[in-house]
Order: sequence, then C-alpha cells, then structure tokens
Amino acid sequence: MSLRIEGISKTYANGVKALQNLSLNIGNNMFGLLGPNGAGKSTLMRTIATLQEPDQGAIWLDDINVLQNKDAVRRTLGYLPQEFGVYPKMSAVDMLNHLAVMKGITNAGERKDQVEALLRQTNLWDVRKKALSGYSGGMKQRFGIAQALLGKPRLIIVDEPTAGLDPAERNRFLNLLSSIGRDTVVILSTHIVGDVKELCPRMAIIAGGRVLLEGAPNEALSAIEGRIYCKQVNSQEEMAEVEQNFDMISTHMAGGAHQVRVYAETAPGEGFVQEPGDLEDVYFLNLKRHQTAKA
Ligand SMILES: Nc1ncnc2c1ncn2[C@@H]1O[C@H](COP(=O)(O)OP(=O)(O)OP(=O)(O)O)[C@@H](O)[C@H]1O
Repeated sequence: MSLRIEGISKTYANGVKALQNLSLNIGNNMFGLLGPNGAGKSTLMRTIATLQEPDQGAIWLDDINVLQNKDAVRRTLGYLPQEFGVYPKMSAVDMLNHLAVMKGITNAGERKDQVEALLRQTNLWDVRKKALSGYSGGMKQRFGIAQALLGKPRLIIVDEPTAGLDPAERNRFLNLLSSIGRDTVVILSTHIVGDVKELCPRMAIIAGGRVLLEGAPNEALSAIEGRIYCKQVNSQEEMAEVEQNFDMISTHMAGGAHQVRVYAETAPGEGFVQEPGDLEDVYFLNLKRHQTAKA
C-alpha cells in the first residue's frame, strides 16, 4: 500500500499558510513526520484522514483518490488524533464495542474477537471494565491505538501520541506501534526526534508547511557523518563567539556545563571534539537552515 501526497496547500481564514505545496511519498511501514509546533503536521494529518479539505493538491491511497472518495478511505483508516476528546465514564470494553459497531463490524462474534485481541495487544485487558475517564495518560493513548486498529485498517495515522507520556509509558506505546503489521501504512506525526529514531525506516521533516527533508534516517545521518563537533563553553561571551563564527546546531547542559554542537566541513579548531552525528543534529540543522532562508 502507498500514500502519495501531491502539492497540498492550505491557508486558514486568518491567513496562516499551514501547508504550502507539500508533496510526500509514503510506503508501507512506519513513516515519521517530524516538525516543530505549528509546522502543519496536524493540518496534514486531518487532511489525509478526510476531516478537512485542502485548497489545492491531491492525495492517492494506491488508486483511491482520497479527497474524492472519502468513504472508501474511512473504511480502511485508523486515526488517533492529537486531541482524542472527552473520555466517558464508559469502560474500555464497552466503548470499543460501540466504536466497532460504528466502524461497521456488525458480526457479534467477529466484534468480540477483535475487541478482545486489541485489549490484549494494548495491555488493557486487566483494566477493560474500568471507566475510561479514570485511565492514566498512557492508558488513554493505548486505548486510542486500540480504537484506531479496529476494523484492521491499512492506513493508520497517529498524531503526536507520546507527548506527555512518562518514559516507561512512552516505551510501552512505541513498542505497541512497532507491533503493527508491516503491510500497513503508519504515519507517526511527532515533534519528538527519539520517536522517529527508534521506529521509523523513513521520515520527513516539515516546517512552515513545507518538506525540508525526506528519506531514511540512516541516509540523513550519513550526510552529516564526521561533521559534528562539540565543545564545552564556560561563559556567555564564549557561547556568542561560537554562535558567530560557526554553524551552531544546539546547546546542551552536561554535568552543569554548557556544551555546544556545531556543524563543520573541516575541524573547527581548539577545544572542539568530533562526535557521532545524531538525528537531533539533522533535525536542528534543517530547522536552522529553514529559519535562515526565511530571514
Ligand atoms: N483552524 C485553524 N485556524 C487558523 N489557524 C490554524 C488552524 N489550525 C491550525 N492553524 C495554524 O496553522 C499552523 C499549522 O498548525 P498545525 O496544528 O497543523 O501544526 P502542527 O505541526 O500540528 O503543530 P502543533 O504541534 O502545535 O499541533 C499553525 O500556525 C496554527 O496556528
């Protein structure tokens, strides 16, 4: 299965250009859509999920014209939106049953089997009779995935699912996502680089409604290999000097001291130590280039 996004643009009534002629090719397996707040991720996710119209462009799911055959897409879509809405006093098992009927799983036996399998897969079996309103953040997100997987969708969209989860729950959630079949298109929208690093064989970085980079994380890392340098700086003046003279990517605190990371084609000089590149470097570098180009 493949999803082709061709030249999608969206300008909101207030003039914000959320998507600007954006094109992407997304195949089976997990695709990471990485971008800062306001990049246009949710707008794109809602558009693919047929909940919102773009001003221009086309989307194809294999040979289905998504914008013109919304019902066909909805039948094969699983969607976990950024805001999943109010969690009712209903139990997980009752709510899943209800949603399964809404999704057209009318055969009672099949529905029971699917609901049970999903509750087990998302590790919610033991709490299936508890009211959803009493679930923790991580449990709610796992329930969100369970409902998205109802009806065995071939296109799954999850919008910023790990924001606000503690490390153990985030881990559990990412493991769950990685267990989704490889013959499914899964789009994971996130501003957390680690989510993409851990799960996605392909990714895109978007900002300002445009694609800044598309490809495999490994290829992106190869492109910066041997060009990342780190240095400890001990004063604001030193930091300003590095910022002025080098292509600074980011600053981190390590052991109470500031470490700066820079991108350099050749060794930048005294005090700098070469470091292996990280996907965060790729991300920050692309965002920086985007900001500079805009200025
Ligand atoms: N309904 C709307 N009306 C007007 N502007 C909007 C609307 N929805 C989103 N925007 C604006 O469009 C831009 C893209 O927003 P979007 O929510 O798609 O980005 P995002 O990458 O998902 O960001 P976030 O992580 O903050 O949700 C932002 O500037 C946002 O303020």
